[in-house]
Amino acid sequence: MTDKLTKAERETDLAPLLQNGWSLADGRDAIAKTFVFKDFVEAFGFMTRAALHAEKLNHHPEWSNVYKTVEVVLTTHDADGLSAKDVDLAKRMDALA
Ligand SMILES: C[C@H](O)[C@H](O)[C@H]1CNC2=NC(N)=NC(=O)C2=N1
Repeated sequence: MTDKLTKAERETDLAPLLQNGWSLADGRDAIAKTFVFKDFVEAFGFMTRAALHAEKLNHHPEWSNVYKTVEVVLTTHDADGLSAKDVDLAKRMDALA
């Protein structure tokens, strides 16, 4: 079972993400971010690279793509909320974008 972020971890680990375009998702213990790219090819390339990280982590985003926009929601289903895996994947996505 994956552990949810502790209160202290939320303050230390989520804060930098929330300052970098991530936001708490409405009504869910999740974080969300909209990535906008130059075009569809750039957006899909991001998704392809991010998918490889998700597989490596065995931790997968809830995401959708319309043309050059990718909307991402991260939460840990096994924990029914945010865990360190979400923080890790969010950081990796920001590094890829
Ligand atoms: C069986 C498999 O390891 C689990 O279902 C993994 C797959 N990817 C996952 N991704 C996310 N976001 N949350 C999970 O709890 C999760 N669990």
